Amino acid sequence: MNTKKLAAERAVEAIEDGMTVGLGTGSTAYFAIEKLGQRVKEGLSVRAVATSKRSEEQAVGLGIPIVPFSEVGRIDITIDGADEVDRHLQLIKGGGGALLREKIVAARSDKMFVIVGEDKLVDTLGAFPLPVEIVPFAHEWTMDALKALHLNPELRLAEGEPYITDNGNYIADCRADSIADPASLHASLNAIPGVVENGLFVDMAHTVIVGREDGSIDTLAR
Ligand SMILES: O=C[C@H](O)[C@H](O)[C@H](O)COP(=O)(O)O
Repeated sequence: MNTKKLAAERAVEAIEDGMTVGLGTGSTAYFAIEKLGQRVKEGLSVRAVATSKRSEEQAVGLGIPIVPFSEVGRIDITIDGADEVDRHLQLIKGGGGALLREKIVAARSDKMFVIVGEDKLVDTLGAFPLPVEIVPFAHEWTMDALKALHLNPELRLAEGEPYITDNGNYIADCRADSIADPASLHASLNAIPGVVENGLFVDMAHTVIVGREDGSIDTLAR
């Protein structure tokens, strides 16, 4: 069962004519963009902003109108994946490196719909390494500051070189094991000079749509 596709296609049912839509990034958001493209071909009228270059390219290829950020007041619904979701609908995101743009878009959205397969549900966040976007300048010092928080940061690499985000930054993947207080860790991380943003999405998800192996779909809402 493709649990990602199941959740993604259910989320797209919430998109209505005339809406402004935020397009997430990743293998689950991919299915949502495909489905939205299909609905646009069938006559749905929407405009969209994207959280990554690859999602924008996918949307453009499907004929989904992408509009400049300057023309968008509020986004009605953003649909995006996640790497972990806890029972309070707090999230870890950024496994695909898009966390900064995703957070900017989510913050501007009336509703953030998170789409996941059931394997992403956890009791406590932290088994998935927490991505932290850092500036390249003096990144060794930023890594030291992350180590001081006992986060065991590892610089993300791509073909042996630092992975570069769409924003020209690096990613430090941090192993916290168990994040008891996501809001507190979020504040500590973003207080470090050199940290641009981190992958904890605290109180941002409005609805989480979960695709299950048995073909059922659960909707969790705050
Ligand atoms: O940077 C990537 C995003 O936060 C993704 O939404 C997240 O990593 C989940 O990706 P996927 O749907 O591929 O598991």
